[in-house]
Amino acid sequence: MVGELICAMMEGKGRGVIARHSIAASDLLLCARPAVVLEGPPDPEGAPDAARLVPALVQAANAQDVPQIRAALQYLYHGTDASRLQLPDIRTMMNLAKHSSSSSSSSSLQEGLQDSCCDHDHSSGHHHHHHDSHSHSAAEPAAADADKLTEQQASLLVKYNAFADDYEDLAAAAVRGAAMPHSHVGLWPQFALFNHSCLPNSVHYLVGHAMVVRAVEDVAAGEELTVSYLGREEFAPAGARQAVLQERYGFACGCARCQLESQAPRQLQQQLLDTYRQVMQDLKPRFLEAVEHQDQSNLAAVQAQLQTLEHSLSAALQQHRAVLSDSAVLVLQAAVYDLYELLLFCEQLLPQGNEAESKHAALACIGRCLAILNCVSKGAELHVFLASRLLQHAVDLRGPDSAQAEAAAQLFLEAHRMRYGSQLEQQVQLELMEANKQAAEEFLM
Ligand SMILES: C[S@@+](CC[C@H](N)C(=O)[O-])C[C@H]1O[C@@H](n2cnc3c(N)ncnc32)[C@H](O)[C@@H]1O
Repeated sequence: MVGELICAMMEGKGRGVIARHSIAASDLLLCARPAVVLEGPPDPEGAPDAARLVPALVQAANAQDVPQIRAALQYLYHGTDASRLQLPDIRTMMNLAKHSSSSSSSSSLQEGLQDSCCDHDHSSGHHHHHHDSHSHSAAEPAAADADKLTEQQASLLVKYNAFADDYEDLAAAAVRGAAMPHSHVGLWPQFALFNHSCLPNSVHYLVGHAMVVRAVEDVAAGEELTVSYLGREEFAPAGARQAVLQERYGFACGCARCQLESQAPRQLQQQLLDTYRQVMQDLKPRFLEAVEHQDQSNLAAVQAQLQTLEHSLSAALQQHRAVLSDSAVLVLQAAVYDLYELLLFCEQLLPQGNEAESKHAALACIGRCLAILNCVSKGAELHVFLASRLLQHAVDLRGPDSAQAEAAAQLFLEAHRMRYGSQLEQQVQLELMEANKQAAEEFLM
């Protein structure tokens, strides 16, 4: 870990990571290499099954020649290892790129685990969310075999701690000249200590096989650092998010965003849920089908229904404006982000009115999506992509020297800074921004 993070017991959550000193938004928190990682084809459907990690993990944990991994996994499982957990300290993105392996099969952490500057509170450490009859305290005699990670323990570790992603950071991959954006599943023992929030104050992503975690908010000393365990499901109402988290990780989320939603007027909560269901179960599939068949009239019908839903939600939000802050409105809108995103895609595919009018409308749609992401998903790839798209549209519509283009450029820089920090060399920064612009064109509709 980079900087001074403390691992401590968090009420009702097991262990978690807290800031020893205050941390500024965009500060690097962690650059960690995996205990085990498997790569799959870039196709999201093709991501390797997490179950395949179990034998790899057992092997890595029990290998005599890599005591660091063994210690890290023992710590993660039992939380009782009295020795200091060895943590990586790889300070820059560029170092990382050089260190990261591009091999296509499983890779173990063989080197580079030094320079710990993370102080773990072992006195209160214990394994958290599962029951294990084999667990033993550090005080027990450590017979060599008792230390071994069993298949059963490894599968619990994988269930609650594995991380999978469709691909590594696309722009970073392009800048370091990586051939293809593979999908990944792996276990990063230090990253696995971070708890979840639906309104996280940190963002995480892969550069090669390295897990990068960066703060996206200012964090006071003693405050917990959180990441989002949700992918696209983060854009759902609280109940739907909680069901996923309960099912996958076995906990009931009570984060600030979940609380805010549960305190919103009942009627509004219900409307968000109904809107979410209609968009996800009916309108989104119909939208995708219309796009696939280039069926303009069905696309127009979907667009009209999306607009009706949007108008009525916006009227409801307006009605409760007195009790909702600006950011509360954005947090609530995040529950139906797909509605706003589909409206944006429709606007781009089916421009209404003359060219200037439709460009205006598209610009407004992007601005609305971006405001939501800037509130709940700071520093996420989608945030950077949309900011890049906004800049492109603003330049296109108003000219490169316009106040709008200037404002959009600031938003893009800010999103970029949240994801990659403010200490990049200028050349790298420019290359990353350009790569993100291109990736945005490819990956955003
Ligand atoms: C990757 S681990 C995080 C570290 C974990 N707390 C520990 O002590 O090892 C994931 C597990 O942490 C717990 N957890 C994470 N976020 C939580 C939250 N917001 N509320 C309650 N429990 C949480 C759940 O038990 C979950 O299965």
